[in-house]
Amino acid sequence: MAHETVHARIGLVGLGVMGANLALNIAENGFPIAVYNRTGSVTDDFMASAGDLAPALLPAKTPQDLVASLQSPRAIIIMVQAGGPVDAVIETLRPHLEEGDMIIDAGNANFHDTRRREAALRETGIRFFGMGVSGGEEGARHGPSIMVGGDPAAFEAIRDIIEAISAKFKGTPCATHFGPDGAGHFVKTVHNGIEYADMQMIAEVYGLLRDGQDRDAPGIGALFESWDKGPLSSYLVEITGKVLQATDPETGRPMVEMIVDSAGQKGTGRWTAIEAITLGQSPSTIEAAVAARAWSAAKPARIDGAALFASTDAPAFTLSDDTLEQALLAAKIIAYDQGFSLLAAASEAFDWDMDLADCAEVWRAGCIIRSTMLDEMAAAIREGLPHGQLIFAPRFAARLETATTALRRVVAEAALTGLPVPAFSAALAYFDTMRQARGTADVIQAQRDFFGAHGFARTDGGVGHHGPWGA
Ligand SMILES: NC(=O)C1=CN([C@@H]2O[C@H](COP(=O)(O)OP(=O)(O)OC[C@H]3O[C@@H](n4cnc5c(N)ncnc54)[C@H](OP(=O)(O)O)[C@@H]3O)[C@@H](O)[C@H]2O)C=CC1
Ligand SMILES: O=C(CO)[C@H](O)[C@H](O)COP(=O)(O)O
Repeated sequence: MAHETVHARIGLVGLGVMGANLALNIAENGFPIAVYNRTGSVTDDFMASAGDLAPALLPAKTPQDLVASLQSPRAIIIMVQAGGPVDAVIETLRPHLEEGDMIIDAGNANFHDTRRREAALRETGIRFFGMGVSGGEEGARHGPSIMVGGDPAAFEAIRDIIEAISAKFKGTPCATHFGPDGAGHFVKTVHNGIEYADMQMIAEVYGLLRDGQDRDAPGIGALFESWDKGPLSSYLVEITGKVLQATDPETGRPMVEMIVDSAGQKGTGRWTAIEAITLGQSPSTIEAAVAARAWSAAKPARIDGAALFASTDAPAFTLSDDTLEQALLAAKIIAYDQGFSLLAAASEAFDWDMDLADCAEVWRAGCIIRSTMLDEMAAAIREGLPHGQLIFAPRFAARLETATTALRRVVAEAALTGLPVPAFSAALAYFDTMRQARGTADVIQAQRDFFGAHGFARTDGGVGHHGPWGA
């Protein structure tokens, strides 16, 4: 049934996992919301399960009905898969919208698409927002972290809704406007890149304990549970504790042992790495995590490799749990350092004038990478980062001095044991590079000049010099 006479404050298209929960969150916060889903039966099922919130939800049968249900200026959230589906939904809505109306893409879009859509819709007078939402199903329902990009003045029209539905950190909404066009989606993309790195590092600890010390999943899970009470306290450490202690109801074995070890990826980690390289950055921990997911997919090759290159004399992994905890702490700080550096580079390249402390703060609650460390990271950024890098911030540099000793021991022993730790190794290599006043790029410059006459700067002054290679 259409709702031409009832006007909802906001609309939402896409009642999948995230959209359905976001709609319920919006309704629960007192904002009547019109909802539409391409497959009508999904809307019917959604309404049937909405319970007490049903009166605040206006189901629409068509995009036109949805638009007609909204008060003006209209604001419509799109929560569908990234890419073509977003463009398809925009096309179904556009003919029914007027100048001043707003479309808010709340999915995980590539920020280049967001910039393109924002520019195209601006021509028609429609304000387009790219809004990153993090927190999974639970977050969408009860308070996600929200990263917004788009026209700041237009954002004021929906700010009350966005802040109301967001997670709160000590009463402060985890919902921030980061800049125009793709800024919000870029912050969400880097959030996911850090998420990839953090997940990979946690998985590496699991692998060292499982394969290097023959420990069972529930025992490792209990260790993560205990770490969640210390400096590593974070959502990902918390859920890893739970995941590893879960039992498969069908076999009675640890659930994780019944899961094929090939990781999926929808693109945000890869986008982070690609964009970083384009911007002259290299967040090696994130790159390593993306690579590790890709390698994990090569299951048949790994099975053959295990037989072909079987270790016969690999020593055991002997390091203590405390050493591993410190190593994870060090690697995690380094991953954030790389993420923040990337955000700073993008902000400069795209004129977003982004406040990095705002990024740390918006991630303090609701999102997948929330952790107790983020509040301190925000404080460190506000104090000013030497060279723009978190690892040089006094409160983190002191911690890294001891924690990287543990990281070094873990990487070294993992290598001798033959156990892969790509993200840990990447973190350590980056750290060691950043504490080397004289690096080895002098020889690279010499090689470039030798084969391509590219020139080099001399240590005693001047640029554009050439070496005596032909002599
Ligand atoms: N799941 C998560 O933890 C998180 C997901 N995200 C992002 O949120 C977005 C939605 O994810 P999620 O809710 O998990 O996805 P789901 O697969 O649960 O739902 C997808 C929704 O998109 C709709 N849809 C797909 N293609 C089209 C199309 N061409 N035209 C119209 N509607 C379409 C589907 O409609 P239909 O029922 O008709 O198929 C459905 O409502 C994605 O961008 C995702 O990356 C962001 C944060 C966390
Ligand atoms: O955005 C998210 C969490 O923040 C989504 O869960 C996303 O799907 C995670 O990425 P991937 O599917 O590539 O692991």
